Parts: sequence; C-alpha cells; structure tokens
Amino acid sequence: MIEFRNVSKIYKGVKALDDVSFTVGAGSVTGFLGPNGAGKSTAMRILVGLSRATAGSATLLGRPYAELACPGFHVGTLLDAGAQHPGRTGREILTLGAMMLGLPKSRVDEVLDLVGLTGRESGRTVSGYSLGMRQRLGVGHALLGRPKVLVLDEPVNGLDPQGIRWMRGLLHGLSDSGCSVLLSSHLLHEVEQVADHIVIIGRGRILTQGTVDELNRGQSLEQIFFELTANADRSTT
Ligand SMILES: Nc1ncnc2c1ncn2[C@@H]1O[C@H](COP(=O)(O)OP(=O)(O)OP(=O)(O)O)[C@@H](O)[C@H]1O
Repeated sequence: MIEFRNVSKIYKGVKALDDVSFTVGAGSVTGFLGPNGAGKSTAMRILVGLSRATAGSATLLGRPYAELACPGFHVGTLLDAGAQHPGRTGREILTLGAMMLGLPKSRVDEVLDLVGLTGRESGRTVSGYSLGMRQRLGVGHALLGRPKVLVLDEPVNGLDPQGIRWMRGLLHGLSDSGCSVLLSSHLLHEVEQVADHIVIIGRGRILTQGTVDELNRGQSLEQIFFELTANADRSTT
C-alpha cells in the first residue's frame, strides 16, 4: 500500500507538487501520468525518501520510507535506469545488491533469468548497455528482495517490443501476487493495458484519478489526458 496525503513540494519558489493525495492499494498497478515537469518524479522521490515534502506525508506499507526496517525487502525502486555504475557488470551490480540484503548468489541468477539478461550480457559492463538493457537491470535490482511495493519511473522507455510485452507480463504477475505498483510513463497506450488505476497530474496538481473503467467513459486514455492537461495549462496561463 502506498499513500500520498496532501503532499506539497516547493523548490525555490517552484511549486512542484500541490496538495497531492492518492493511494495505491495491494494488487494494484497504478499508472502515474502527466506531461514533462508535472511532478511525477518529485512525488516518487519523496515517497522513497530521496526528497523531503514541504507539507503532507507519503507512506509505504503505513510508514515513511525512512522508518521501514530493511526497506529492500519491502520496496523496490527504479527511478533512473541511467544511474547504475557504468564500470560494473550487470551481474556485479545485482550481486552487490543481493549482498546488501543478505541474499544468496542464486537469487542473482534467478533475477537475471526473470529480467531476460543472458549470461553474456550480464558479464558486460553497464557502459556498453542499451537503455532497454539498463531498464531490465534496474527492474531486476528492484525485484531482488521480492518486495511488495514497487515504484517504477518510466521503466518501459527504451524497451523493444519483446521487452514491452515482457514488462506487461511482469506487471500483471506482480499485481496478481498482491504487490502495489506505482508506474510512471508517457506511453499512454501501454499504461492502459497494464494499469487498473490511473492518476493524472499536471503542474503539480492531481487532475483526475480513478479506475481505468471509471475514467474511460467512451473516451480513450489519450483523449482524457490531452483534455485535462490542456485545461490545466489554460487555467495557469
Ligand atoms: N531539484 C530541483 N530543483 C528545482 N526544481 C526542480 C527540481 N526537481 C524538479 N524540479 C521542478 O519540479 C517540477 C516537477 O518536476 P518533475 O521532475 O517531478 O516532473 P516529471 O513529471 O517527473 O517530469 P518528466 O516527465 O519530464 O520526467 C518541474 O517544474 C521541475 O523543473
């Protein structure tokens, strides 16, 4: 369970988040959508303790991230696939992650298999990885401790069609097993296929939220998105 309660964030005069409230329940994949600069990454960073809210609270499993004992067993995060150490191999990165969590090396092989990185690929340094390979590695890192909550910032970017299909299956499997997944993406059609709930944010404010069925009353997600974000732009100009 993820809960944002009246979260606001001001960066030196820029209101990045304005009274944001929503929840992601167990077994839900919630698509977190919004134009560039809407506040998605800021909200996710606050959720996992990388940034402090100016007001309000963000909790995972009922607690702020900093208060979770062994957070790697509860929460998996992928905020920036490009942030992995370029000089380490994929296998080394996962091995270090597994060691931090006290997991056996066999978990590294399981995860490599799960994310579809071959033995040859996992032995190469990350500097030679494509974006799609970095995304797979980042998702693998997030899944190491079999967490019940996943916070994934644009994990589909750079994936090839097979990768996109794989990600779809992975997300469905995670929700079936009771995980709470917060997923940001600009790929509206893809989100429509994997998410059961949608939150659309614009200029730091929640524009709408609900189940896919509640929002899709005869309109595609794309139509709803463009209508709401255009209105948000108009109301702030
Ligand atoms: N460290 C920072 N200092 C100042 N302003 C920031 C900082 N981080 C983000 N912002 C501002 O906060 C707002 C929200 O940015 P954020 O990165 O959360 O948006 P986003 O929805 O994730 O965008 P994108 O889809 O482009 O990733 C933007 O106006 C951005 O310029």
